[in-house]
Amino acid sequence: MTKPPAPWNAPTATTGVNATVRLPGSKSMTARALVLGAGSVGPTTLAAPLRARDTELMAAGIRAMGAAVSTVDETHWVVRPRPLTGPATVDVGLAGTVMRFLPPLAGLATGPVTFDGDPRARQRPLAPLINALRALGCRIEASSADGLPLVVHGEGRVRGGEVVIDASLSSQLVSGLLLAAPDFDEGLVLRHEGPPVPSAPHLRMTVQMLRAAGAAVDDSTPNVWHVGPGRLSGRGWEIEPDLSGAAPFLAAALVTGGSVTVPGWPRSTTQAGDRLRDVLTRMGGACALTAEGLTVTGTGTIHGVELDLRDFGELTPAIAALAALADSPTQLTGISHIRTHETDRVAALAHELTALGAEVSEHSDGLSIRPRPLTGTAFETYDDHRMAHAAAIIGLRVPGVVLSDVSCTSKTLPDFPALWSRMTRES
Ligand SMILES: O=C(O)C1=C[C@@H](OP(=O)(O)O)[C@@H](O)[C@H](O)C1
Ligand SMILES: C=C(OP(=O)(O)O)C(=O)O
Repeated sequence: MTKPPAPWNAPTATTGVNATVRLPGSKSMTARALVLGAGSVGPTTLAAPLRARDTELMAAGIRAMGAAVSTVDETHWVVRPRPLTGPATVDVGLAGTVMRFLPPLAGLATGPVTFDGDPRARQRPLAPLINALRALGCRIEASSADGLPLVVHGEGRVRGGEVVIDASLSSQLVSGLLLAAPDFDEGLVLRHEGPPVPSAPHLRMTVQMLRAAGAAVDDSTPNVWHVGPGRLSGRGWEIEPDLSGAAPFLAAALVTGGSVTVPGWPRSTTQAGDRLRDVLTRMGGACALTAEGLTVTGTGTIHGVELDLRDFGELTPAIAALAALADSPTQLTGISHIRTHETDRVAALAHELTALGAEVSEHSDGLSIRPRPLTGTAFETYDDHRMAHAAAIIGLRVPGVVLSDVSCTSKTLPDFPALWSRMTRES
């Protein structure tokens, strides 16, 4: 599904925003709950799931392989597992979660399952996962580049056992294998060898949700995950609000010297977005976690920071946008892997922030951002929801920021433009 581009004039805030923004469920938790549900005995329910392009594609993918997934009720999805079968076709769109979490599940199906997605999805790393699945006993036909499109010829079972992977380009390569591993005959001993695996909180989420569904997981040795074979049980999941999706809204409090509350912010979570509390405090905001949720209050003055973002790379575009509006320079490191996200985010941010007037140096694994007076101009969003968020953040203070396309935000938030405009109008 390719939508025509929807250019969008980012609204400017004339006063401090003062808003409560209720966000839908976590993309990462919704994706995992769907995949675990398809591999469990008995039904699984998801309360307050995320209904957005990535999670709709995940639901459609496991449905195509035979599971019954009801998404009719917005607030309550139900997965009823059935034997997984091909032939089936899965559209991964541009979702890293779908392209890395479903091929291992397809290995357990009987029959061929074909995977393909948006043009950019064909460029996102998949070879380490394909090679690991082959070593574990799956037959996979892939294009010469060992990425999408590919066909997994499932034989109803996967031997499993020990395998080594280089997951330095994406934690999802590990998560995908772990989520299907309880159904492998011998379970899985997965060892990472290579530069550090990014996104540690996402791996903790995978392990925590697997255990909650009944899996025996040992992650006590760094870079080694052991999943015992055994049946998982369907269960109810309360999906937390998407804390990474909260980034642009909370950033708005800092940019405008206002106050934004996100209700339902969990006291304890594995979501990477929880790191926002520390980051936004260091950048000049005040964060209060109360029974009402998380409230971030800004003064309108933003401070530059030095941050290693390896564990929470998906927050980079919002943080870089704030950095361009700060009163001192920022150094962001640890993010070479985000060059393989929806777009090369390091290059894209360097290009777009420079076009607005910031002084930006691009490094292999990060960005140096020296704030300068900015002037509104066209902002390319590169089909990347979080690039669109970055543009919207800057547009609050800089008139004339025009996004090339805002429809890409539907990847993780169906009505971003409406929520954003309402936030600026509420003030
Ligand atoms: O497992 C997940 O749900 C995710 C893991 C991370 O991927 P990478 O490790 O590829 O950055 C993150 O950036 C992505 O948005 C979601
Ligand atoms: C990197 C991201 O997504 P994906 O799950 O497609 O990797 C993201 O949402 O920032």
